[in-house]
Amino acid sequence: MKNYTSIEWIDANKTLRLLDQSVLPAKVVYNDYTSAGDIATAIKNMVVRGAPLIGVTAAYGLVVESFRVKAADISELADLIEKADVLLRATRPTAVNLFWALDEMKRLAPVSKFETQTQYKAGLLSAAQQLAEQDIQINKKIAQHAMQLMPKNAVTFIHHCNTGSLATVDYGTALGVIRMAHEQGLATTVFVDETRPRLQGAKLTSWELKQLGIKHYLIVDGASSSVMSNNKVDLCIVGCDRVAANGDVANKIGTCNLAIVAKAHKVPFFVAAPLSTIDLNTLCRSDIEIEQRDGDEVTNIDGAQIAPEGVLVYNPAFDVTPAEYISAIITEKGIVYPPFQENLQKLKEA
Ligand SMILES: CSC[C@H]1O[C@H](OP(=O)(O)O)[C@H](O)[C@@H]1O
Repeated sequence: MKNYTSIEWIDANKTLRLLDQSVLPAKVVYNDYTSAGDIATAIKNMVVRGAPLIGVTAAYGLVVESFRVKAADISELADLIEKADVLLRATRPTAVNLFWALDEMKRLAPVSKFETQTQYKAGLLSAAQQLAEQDIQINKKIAQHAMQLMPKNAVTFIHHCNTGSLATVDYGTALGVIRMAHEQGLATTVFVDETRPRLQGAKLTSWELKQLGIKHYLIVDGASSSVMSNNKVDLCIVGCDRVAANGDVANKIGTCNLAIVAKAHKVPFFVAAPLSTIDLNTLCRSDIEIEQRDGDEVTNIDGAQIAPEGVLVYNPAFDVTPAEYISAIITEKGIVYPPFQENLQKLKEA
């Protein structure tokens, strides 16, 4: 049974409680945050991670900051919130949800709507709470639409990285699809890519699936072709951090490898994507900034060095899967099939 929450607003203390994902599954630790700066550090260090979740977390970062600072008037408070906005935007470049959520906070709670600091703070809180609740409903709609893609009685997935309640406010995107298949009675099996180097699959997805009681096998990322050769895999499903206007998809490093292998084995490859992750201003893969992370993520596992001292490391945190390898993109408004350029435009305008 799922008994954890990735994010929670503690109104009594005007603090944000976050589950520390960097110590799972060994320890379940919740930390309370009182400043945008500490929340920015938590996002950058992947204490909290997952495209939709970092967006909502950043939104709450503005809220905790508004209650922390001491401003002479609403204008000074607005300036301090703007500084927090800039700080939060600088944490991670690839997931468009981070920028979308902070833009939504400006749209939903512009300082011009309020006369007093108290009203502005309440407006920011209400906006963040709205984004959080919306995220859960969006995830369930994605999963509902995905059910039409499922085989009748049993389904076997390959999944990459983590896209569950630990990557969202709750329910998950791709993992929400898997969860709903299980909840609707399909015999559900998941091959879980461990997802080097941060091991979100091994540490987080396996933990979530165990809580949900869903049968799964942990595999190394390089095993996906062997799994597809020797098992009936019905579909691959992943989340995303940014979908370009032409359907190219940025997601955790290794996703493109899986998509290419899936195509070679004629296994359908689906992307679960909230509309907030689809960015029509990003035209194609070359427009997506890929986050480069520290080499020690590759040379060390939980502090144990596994590579020679001083080895050169190339550690992009994401890759971009060209649209040609994607069977369909599942959104809360429905399933988008190729041609993605045309059909994503129609969906966003609908
Ligand atoms: C719900 S999709 C989450 C998305 O974010 C992950 O990246 P990270 O763990 O670095 O935040 C991964 O790309 C997932 O697919």
